[in-house]
Amino acid sequence: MIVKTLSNLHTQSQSCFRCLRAKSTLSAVIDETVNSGLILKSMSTDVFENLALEDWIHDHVDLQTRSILFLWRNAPAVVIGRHQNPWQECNLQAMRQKGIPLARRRSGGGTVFHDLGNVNLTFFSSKKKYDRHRNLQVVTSALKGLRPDLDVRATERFDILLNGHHKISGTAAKLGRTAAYHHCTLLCSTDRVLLSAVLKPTCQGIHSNATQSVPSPVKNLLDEDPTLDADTIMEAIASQYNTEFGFSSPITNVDPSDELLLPGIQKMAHELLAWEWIFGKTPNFRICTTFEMKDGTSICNVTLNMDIKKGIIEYCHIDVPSDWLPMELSQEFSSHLIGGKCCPYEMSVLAAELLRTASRNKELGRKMYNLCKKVIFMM
Ligand SMILES: Nc1ncnc2c1ncn2[C@@H]1O[C@H](COP(=O)(O)OC(=O)CCCC[C@@H]2CCSS2)[C@@H](O)[C@H]1O
Repeated sequence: MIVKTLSNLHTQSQSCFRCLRAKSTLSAVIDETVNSGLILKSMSTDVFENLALEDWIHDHVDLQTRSILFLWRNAPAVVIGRHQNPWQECNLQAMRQKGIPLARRRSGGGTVFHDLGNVNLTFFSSKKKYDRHRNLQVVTSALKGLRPDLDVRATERFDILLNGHHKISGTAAKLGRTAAYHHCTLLCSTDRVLLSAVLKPTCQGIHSNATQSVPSPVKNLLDEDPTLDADTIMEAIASQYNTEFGFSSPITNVDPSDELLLPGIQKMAHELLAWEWIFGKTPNFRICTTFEMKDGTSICNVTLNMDIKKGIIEYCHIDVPSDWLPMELSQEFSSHLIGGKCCPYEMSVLAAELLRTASRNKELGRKMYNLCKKVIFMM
C-alpha cells in the first residue's frame, strides 16, 4: 500500500493521481503543506461522506497557512442549504420513490440536485484569503482554457452562466471564525429531467422564514460541447488552481470513509444522516392548506393547519365538515398527530394506531383511512 506524505506528493507531476492511505492522519500529512496548496479528490460518491469530509477539513486542518481545493461528485442526491425547508424545496415523495437521498449542508443558500454529471468544488482557505470571485475565475478560466469559444461568466450572485442565460454553477459558503470555504457545483452532464422533477415542491400552503431557493434555467456543459467530459474538466480546474495561486499540487485521491486517515469522520457522516439534522433543523413553519376529499359521490373541502417546530408537529387542526366526518373523529386524528415527527413513516404508525382503535362503521373507516393517507402524503 502506497503511503505518501505531502512532500513526496509535491514531487509528482501535475497529472499524477495519488491515494492517501492511513499511516498518519490526513491532518499530519497536511501539516507538511504549510504555505502551499493541496488538491484532494474524493473516492466516494456518497453525499454524506463527502459533506463530512468538508466538515472534517474545516474543523481539523489549520487553514491559516494553507489552501485546499476539494473535488467531489455524488450519486443522485438533493442538497438543501442550512436554513431551508425541505418540504418547501423538493418533491420528497418522488425522491423516496426513486431512492434519492436528501442532505442538509452546513452552508447557506438554495437547493441543488447532484448526480455523477455534476462536479462539486470546495475552496478552503483562511477567512482573510476567502475570495469567491477569484475561485470562480479559476473555474471559468479552466473552461476557457479547454474550449476558448465557451461563453462562461460569473455573475454578481456568484452563479456561473453559460451564454449569459443558463446557469451551470451555483455557489454557497461557510465562514468560520478564522477559516472559510466556498463550494460550488458545475453541471457537466446532469440528468436535467430528474433535476426538475425532484426540485418541484409538492406541499402546498407552507408559511416560513426559511431561505428560499432562486430557480434558474440550467444547462449542462456537455450539451454545449459533447466532446468535454467531467474528468477532463476537473483536471483543468485543478491545473488552473495551481496556476492562479502559485501552487504545484497534484490531485490526491482520498477515501472519506477512512477513519484511520480521518479520525472522527464517521461520526460526522452519521450526524449529517440523522433525521434531526436533515429535517429537524428546518426553521419553524406553518402549513395552512385546503384540499378536497371524495367518497363515492360525496365531496368535501378539508382545511389543515399545522405548526411544525424542529420538524415536530406542535399544533394540528384538521377541519372537516361534520356532515362528512363526525367532528370527534377529525379531532381525534388531529390530536393523535401532535408531538409526532413530520415524517410519513412515523405518521403512518400513528395513523395505523388510530385506525385500529377508533370504533366506527365501514364508511367512516374508509373516510378516515383516506384522510390519513392524504395528510401523510404531504409529508
Ligand atoms: N447542480 C446544480 N448546479 C447549478 N444549478 C443548479 C443545480 N441544481 C439545481 N440548480 C438550479 O439552481 C437553483 C437554486 O439556486 P440557488 O441560487 O437558490 O442555490 C444554489 O445555487 C446553491 C448552490 C449550492 C452549492 C453547493 C456546492 C456543494 S454542496 S451544494 C435551482 O432551483 C435550480 O434551478
